[in-house]
Amino acid sequence: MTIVQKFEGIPTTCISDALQGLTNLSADIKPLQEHDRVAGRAFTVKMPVGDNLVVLKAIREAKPGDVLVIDAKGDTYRAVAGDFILGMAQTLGIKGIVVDGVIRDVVGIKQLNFPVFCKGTAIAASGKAGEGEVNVPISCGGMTVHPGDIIVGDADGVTVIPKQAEETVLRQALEKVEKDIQRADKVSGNKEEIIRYLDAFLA
Ligand SMILES: O=C([O-])CC(=O)C(=O)O
Ligand SMILES: [Mg+2]
Repeated sequence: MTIVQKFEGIPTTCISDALQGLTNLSADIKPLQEHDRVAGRAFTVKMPVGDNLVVLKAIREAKPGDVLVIDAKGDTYRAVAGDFILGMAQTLGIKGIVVDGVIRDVVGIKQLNFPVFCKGTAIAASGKAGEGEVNVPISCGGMTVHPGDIIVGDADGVTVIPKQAEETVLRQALEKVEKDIQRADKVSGNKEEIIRYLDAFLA
C-alpha cells in the first residue's frame, strides 16, 4: 500500500490535529458534494485570472492518481472549469480538483461524481489565451502547495501534508483516529462519564 492509499481513509480532522491545524486550506474552499473525498499528490497549476488554457495543459501532463490544485487567485467571477473539462480529467485518471476559485456546470459535475473543492460556482467561462504555469509552488486557500505534496479533502475541507513530514503525520493521524474512537466510546450515552470527562478538563 502506498502512503497516499494509507491517507485515503483518514478524516482531514485527524490529519489536521496531527499538524496542529497549520496546513489546512481556508474554509471557503469547500467540497461541491458532502460525500466528495480525495487523496493524492498535488499537480499544481498557477492560472491567470480568467484564462484557463493552463488547466488543459495540466490535465494533459498530470499522472493518473494526481489531484489538480489550482491557484486562480480567488477569482469568483470566471469559472476555472466545467463539466466538460472535468469529465476529461476524470477519464484520464485525475482523482479530483482543488481550486482557489470557482467552477461551473455544477449539475453536470455532480453527475460525474468527480471530487471538486472550490469557493463556489459561477456562470462565466474563462478565456484561453495561454498564460500560466504548472508544477511550481502555488498559493491555494492561503497555504503554499508544492508539486507532489499529499492533498486530502473531505466534507470538512482540504489539508496539505508537507513532504518531509508524511510518515510522522500518518502515524500521528492514525493515533488520533484511535483516540477519537476511544473517547467517544467512553462517554457515549453515559452522563457520569461525560461529567468526569468535563471535570478533568476544568479542574
Ligand atoms: O470550457 C470551459 O472553459 C469551461 C466549461 O464550460 C467546461 O469545462 O464545461
Ligand atoms: Mg461547460
